Amino acid sequence: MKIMEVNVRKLKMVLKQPFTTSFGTFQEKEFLVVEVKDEKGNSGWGESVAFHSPWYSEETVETNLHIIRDFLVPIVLENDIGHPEEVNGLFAHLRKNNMAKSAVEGAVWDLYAKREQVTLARALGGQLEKIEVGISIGINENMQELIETVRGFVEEGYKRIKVKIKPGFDVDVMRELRKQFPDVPMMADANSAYRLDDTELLKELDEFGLTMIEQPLASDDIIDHAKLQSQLKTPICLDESIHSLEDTRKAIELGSTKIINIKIGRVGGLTEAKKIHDYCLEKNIPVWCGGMLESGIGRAHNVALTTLPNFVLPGDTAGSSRYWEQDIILPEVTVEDGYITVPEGNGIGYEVDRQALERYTVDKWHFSNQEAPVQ
Ligand SMILES: O=C(O)CCC(=O)C1=CC=C[C@@H](O)[C@@H]1C(=O)O
Ligand SMILES: [Mg+2]
Repeated sequence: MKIMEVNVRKLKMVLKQPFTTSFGTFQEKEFLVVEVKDEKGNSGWGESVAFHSPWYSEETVETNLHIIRDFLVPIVLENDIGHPEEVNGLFAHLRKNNMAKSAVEGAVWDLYAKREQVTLARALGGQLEKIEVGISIGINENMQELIETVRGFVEEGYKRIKVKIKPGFDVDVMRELRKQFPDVPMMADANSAYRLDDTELLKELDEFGLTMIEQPLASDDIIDHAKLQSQLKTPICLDESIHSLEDTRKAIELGSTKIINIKIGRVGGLTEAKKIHDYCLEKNIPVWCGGMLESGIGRAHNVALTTLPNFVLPGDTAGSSRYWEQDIILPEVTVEDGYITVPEGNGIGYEVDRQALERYTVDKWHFSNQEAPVQ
């Protein structure tokens, strides 16, 4: 597969409602979209999940732009790629920068699937024709509003409710939610807001039968998570601590986690995500697909990955309308009674709405074989 062109676009899309985590509140999302084109004019699409600021990880839109433009684009333009699984190896000498790598590698996977005339799901080895999904709700300190928000999503059929917690907004909130919704599968995402000293407090969450507590401790830790897990009945799920198959192996061996939230961008792309999935299947560790407030392109990649057999827990891939007045794909991702039907079209299976794409584009860069910057 010879990639003839790479187009990188910076988009800005306003979120339908602000998204609050223990780090802060977002009203709009700035992110990069990568398009790779072959000699036949096929386009493969990828999306970077890096945010404008380094609050989730050290990567940002601007660091991604630098790495993609100055390192990754020349590599994909200069190499004849037989299979997208080779891209990881081509990028291996470049340290970290997983979200930048994932945006380009994902576009190559989409292009490959289109050339092979298969869905991205099939190209990854997925079998499911529809996937179960949950919903992630940002922090809302108004308890009545939070209850109504949860009720709305439960009535829409979402298969699991994820609530964000932080010190001072945890046990009482989960007690009230469990009282209101005694049978709904529910989990708490702490985004590293706690310390090992909070063990006794976190043990109080055990009474609520949560499916998991996500990333309670430091974003680069697996040692203290192992100590905490030995004290908790509720399974710990790691998100920010896991960047690779190696991190996964070590965390499982240490007993730091019983569930893994796989985010394609965080682990460097679909190939590594698949390796983590396969390893967790072998070790009986269930996985689910996390979200990063993606547009429809990133959402489509999440849907395809979630068709793999060990994605046995509902992920955070909600419908487009949860986030966007108008998404950049046609049709938009929709959720019916907690399920997303896997698209049957080749590659990501959704068309990119080029008018909407251009409307949200605030900057763009074009690269082709003739113009690839010389290293
Ligand atoms: O995309 C979604 O709907 C889920 C987003 C979400 O829950 C998160 C995105 C990024 C960081 C966190 O706030 C949280 C997570 O950790 O999964
Ligand atoms: Mg998380």
